[in-house]
Amino acid sequence: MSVSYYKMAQEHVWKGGFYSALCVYAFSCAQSSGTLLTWSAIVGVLMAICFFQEITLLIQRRHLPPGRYGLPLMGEVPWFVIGNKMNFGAFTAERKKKWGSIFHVSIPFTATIVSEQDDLHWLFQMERKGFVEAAWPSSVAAILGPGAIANVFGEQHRRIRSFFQPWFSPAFVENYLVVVDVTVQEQLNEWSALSSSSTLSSDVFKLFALRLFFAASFGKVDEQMLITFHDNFKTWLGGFISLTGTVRVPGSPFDQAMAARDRILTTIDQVIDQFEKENPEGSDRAQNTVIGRCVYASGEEGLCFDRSQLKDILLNLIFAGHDTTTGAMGSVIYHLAHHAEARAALEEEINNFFSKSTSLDMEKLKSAPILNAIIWETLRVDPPVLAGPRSTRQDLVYKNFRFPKDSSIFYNIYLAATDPNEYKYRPLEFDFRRFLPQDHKLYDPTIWNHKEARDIVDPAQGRANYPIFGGGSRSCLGKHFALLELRVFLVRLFQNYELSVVKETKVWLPICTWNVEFQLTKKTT
Ligand code: HEM
Repeated sequence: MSVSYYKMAQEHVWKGGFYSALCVYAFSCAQSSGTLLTWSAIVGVLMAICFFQEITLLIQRRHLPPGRYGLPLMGEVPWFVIGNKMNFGAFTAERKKKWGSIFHVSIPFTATIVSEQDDLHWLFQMERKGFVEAAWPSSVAAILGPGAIANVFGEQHRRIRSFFQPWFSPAFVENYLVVVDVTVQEQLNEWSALSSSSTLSSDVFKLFALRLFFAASFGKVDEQMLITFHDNFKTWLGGFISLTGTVRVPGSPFDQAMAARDRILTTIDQVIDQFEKENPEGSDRAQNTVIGRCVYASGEEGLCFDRSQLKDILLNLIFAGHDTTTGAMGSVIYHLAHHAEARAALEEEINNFFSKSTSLDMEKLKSAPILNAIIWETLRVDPPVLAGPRSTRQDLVYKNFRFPKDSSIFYNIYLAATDPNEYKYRPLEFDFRRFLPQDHKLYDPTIWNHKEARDIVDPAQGRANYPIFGGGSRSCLGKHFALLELRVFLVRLFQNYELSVVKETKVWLPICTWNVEFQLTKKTT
């Protein structure tokens, strides 16, 4: 019997004992008072049922992952919302400490969390073999839509991925460098002008990330359309946390998200119509942009998107392509505002590596050690996506736990990326030096030369000990594009501007980030 199973049994026995005590009390009341007899008998019967259910649950749960079910209907929501203030990291870390690396949570749907490198590795392997599949909670699946990449499976999913892969491959992403650089420089200039009269909030990153995504993958940016997307995607994202499931209670976040989805699809429809009108098949933008490739996909790779699937795919791409990078920008700004030594080292490296007046070099961006270590470390301590959802397609057994068919499993990115077995030195703290090359002058072998702590973890490999961009057959399509955006953003920001952060708030869900209020001032030299 594993220790965690023993703890789970203890909980049931404790609860059973509590119910029994209430039963005894109810029956003693019944004996001593004639008027209370009926009520006491009812309470006694109810307690007996609870006790029986608890014992049945205990028997049924033999070999299932441990954890608590919490209250009827609400599960552990009160603990999560009130006790942990929606802090997903602390909530799951507490449970991991109690139950071990595999445990279930009920917030309010019940899912098993797997949280260590070998668990994630196992899950990704099972996915490759087709034994588990992606499965978002039904409310998220509904707002994404049936045609979204996240909601298609098997052969169709594989085809869609290989259709898009070339446009986001490391080699191809280099083609986006110039447009990203120009967009970043214009944006920073605009922000610094606005900053002279008021502070800016993280909200500006959302519009910025949308602009970057459209400039690179659609080849054109329509400002009015961007604002429409910005406003509607904000409401849409609110539907990720739905306490009413897929029930459209008027005014609930899910109801509002579904309404925002309709508006987003209408705008996407207009974007497609406009694109087709301006760019006939065979034209330059039809052949050389992501949208062109989607619109004229017919027949390629056995794919032929009808309009409704095309809209769901574009909605999925626009969401994935901007909300995560929005989160990463807020977090990196926060960490650099709070770690003066990291910021000074970054500024020095930028001055030595990159010229203000010439265009940026992709190889230098990829190899600048401090720049990259800061990005990797920000994403490690504040992973924008906290967990990835899966469901078993057949009964599975792992580490002596049973996962019946259709079990919901979430791989916990945050716990895996802060696991003290992998990151021995201050795993919860931001310290970019852990990802520096060993011959770097800021690399201190007396701290970082734990074999386990550094030699094994190479963020660029994207293994299960650094699952920030997911893993298995659903690993992030836009990873290299996202890294490009963050690298250019930081270089141009610290080359030309002074940054001051005046306020910050941590946000855990649906995207993990720091909401910051900040000011930018143009450097004089
Ligand atoms: C810092 C930025 C980003 C982070 C941390 C991130 C993270 C992730 C993660 C963890 C997954 C896996 C989800 C799962 O296991 O189900 C994922 C999938 C995905 N990402 Fe990203 N992402 C980022 C940026 C982007 C960008 C910029 C794009 C598009 C241009 C993008 C497109 C996608 C797509 C399409 C998928 C779904 C793949 C599939 O279902 O097959 N991501 N991302």
